[in-house]
Amino acid sequence: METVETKIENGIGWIILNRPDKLNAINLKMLEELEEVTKNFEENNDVKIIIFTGNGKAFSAGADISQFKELNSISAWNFAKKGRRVMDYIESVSKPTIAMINGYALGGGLELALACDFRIAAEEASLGLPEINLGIYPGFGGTQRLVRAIGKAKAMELMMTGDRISAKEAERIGLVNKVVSLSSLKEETIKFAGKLMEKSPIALAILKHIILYGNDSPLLDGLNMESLGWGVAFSTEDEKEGVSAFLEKRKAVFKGK
Ligand SMILES: CCCCC/C=C/C(=O)SCCNC(=O)CCNC(=O)[C@H](O)C(C)(C)COP(=O)(O)OP(=O)(O)OC[C@H]1O[C@@H](n2cnc3c(N)ncnc32)[C@H](O)[C@@H]1OP(=O)(O)O
Repeated sequence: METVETKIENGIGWIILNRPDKLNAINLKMLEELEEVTKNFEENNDVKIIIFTGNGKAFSAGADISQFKELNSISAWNFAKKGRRVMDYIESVSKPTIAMINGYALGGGLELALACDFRIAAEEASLGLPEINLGIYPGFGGTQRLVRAIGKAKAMELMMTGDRISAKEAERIGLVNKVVSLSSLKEETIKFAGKLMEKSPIALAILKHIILYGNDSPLLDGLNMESLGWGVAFSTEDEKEGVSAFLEKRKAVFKGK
């Protein structure tokens, strides 16, 4: 891989954006590699949780602006469609995903974080969607995901002013789940991942699907998906283990079966 680093440690699949000299700006190559490594991790049974982060002082400062020079309407449209497809795929991965935001999360970088299930940020991080300052606007799904994440008023403010906000402000408006010091960011993110790892991966996958797709469906469809998925959970060994463990007053050990 040219633009991302990966490693698997204790059930965590790490995807580390690796263009630190360009603040991990996302070029076409990085988009392709992100898709490939995420697919590999989704299919790898040793990976229970996927964490995205960046090398150096940024999570990612956004799409690579230097590539914009060559774009016309059609190639820009194709670039946006490709980026959107990758972000949609990352959002739909059946395993929990966390964006560990170690610094700047701007433009397409914040859009990548928005495609993850959880966002944990360092106090020093700075977040925003400054595309409007370039005469464009978010194109990796941010116009839709930000509104759903924090509501229309704040989302419009962030996208239409291009202002950057601190991690604390991002936590206040519900854009990030947790803010910690940079020195404890990795430890705290691993601790959070550990909580998820104790749960049934099948129940988490069904639940994630229902939350994501139910949320964008009419209420009745979402409620139907919930009941159907609830029934499916009862076909798993994990459900038997969870209920038995409670009744036997012990901690459940889920096997993902
Ligand atoms: C077609 C699909 C589009 C999808 C939709 C997404 C669009 C976008 O994401 S547009 C990009 C949005 N992001 C930005 O506008 C942020 C741009 N960067 C900055 O404003 C600053 O770099 C900074 C405030 C984040 C940090 O400033 P500073 O600490 O002074 O660092 P430098 O500016 O010197 O940056 C170091 C190095 O990195 C290069 N770089 C930074 N961001 C990008 C980027 N988004 N694309 C390409 N390159 C970037 C910067 O040019 C420097 O490189 P060198 O000059 O070669 O050292």
